[in-house]
Amino acid sequence: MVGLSSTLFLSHISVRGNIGAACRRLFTAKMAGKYKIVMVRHGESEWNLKNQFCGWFDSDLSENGKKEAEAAGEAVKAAGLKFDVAHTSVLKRAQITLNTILTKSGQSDIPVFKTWRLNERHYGGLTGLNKAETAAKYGEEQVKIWRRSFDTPPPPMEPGHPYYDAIVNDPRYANEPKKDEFPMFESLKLTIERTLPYWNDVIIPQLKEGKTVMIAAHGNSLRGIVKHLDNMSEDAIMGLNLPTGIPFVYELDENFKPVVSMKFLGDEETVKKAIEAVAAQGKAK
Ligand SMILES: O=C(O)[C@@H](CO)OP(=O)(O)O
Repeated sequence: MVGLSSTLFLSHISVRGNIGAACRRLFTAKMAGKYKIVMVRHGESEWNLKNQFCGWFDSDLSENGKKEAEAAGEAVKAAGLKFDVAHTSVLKRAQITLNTILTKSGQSDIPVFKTWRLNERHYGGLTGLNKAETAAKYGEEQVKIWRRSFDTPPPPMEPGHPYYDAIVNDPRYANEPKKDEFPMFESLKLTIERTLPYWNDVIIPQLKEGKTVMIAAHGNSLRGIVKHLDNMSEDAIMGLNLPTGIPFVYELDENFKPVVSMKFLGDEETVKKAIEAVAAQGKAK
């Protein structure tokens, strides 16, 4: 497990480019957090492998993604992490990752909550398009804005889009989200607006009860939570890419401010390479 050593301190600077936050982490690392939460982005999906915008499409894990989920479970076990409760989205790539982690680490009997509020950000009209081909067509800069900007949304998913019916009429959404809050596209800002109420109303009360919480979700729903916890600027969040299948730990003080922030259960070089690979998915080739 990567510890909060001076080497990780350096990796935080290079990976996240947030020197102030990294200093705060270094100086507060010795304080034990009052609350502990572990998060993981699902293992690589079949659509990650094909480099397609996925969003609310319910892609399976790839063979590599299943292995990543198993390795994540081993890492959780090796770190001796025990959870009282877990949360995931209604999408199977996150649910299978969570089940694999809980089974591998011998804690498959804990309560699991599933919510659309932890779903991946809805990629609108981009859903199903190849990211490299989209970059070749619209330019890498535009694709970076669509993928990583705070408040520029992708184009909407119109009726007639190849995945419109599969998503809008999916029975898992029969009760929620309500018709008027069912997204046809989401920026990161909009994603945070539907994820944060769940964080505040469901997860924080469980932490207050003394529960250790696990969340298995998605690149952008987790970027929203991380932005909130680390109080990252709109610029800083543009530079944050989350690797698939590598759990990370937060410890929070009594005010829910991080005293340990994004401590990955993986060696530094592997984490760095995995993060760079995600960033590179938006290159034209
Ligand atoms: O396609 C998606 O839904 C997401 C995550 O896989 O991709 P990106 O990293 O481009 O936001």
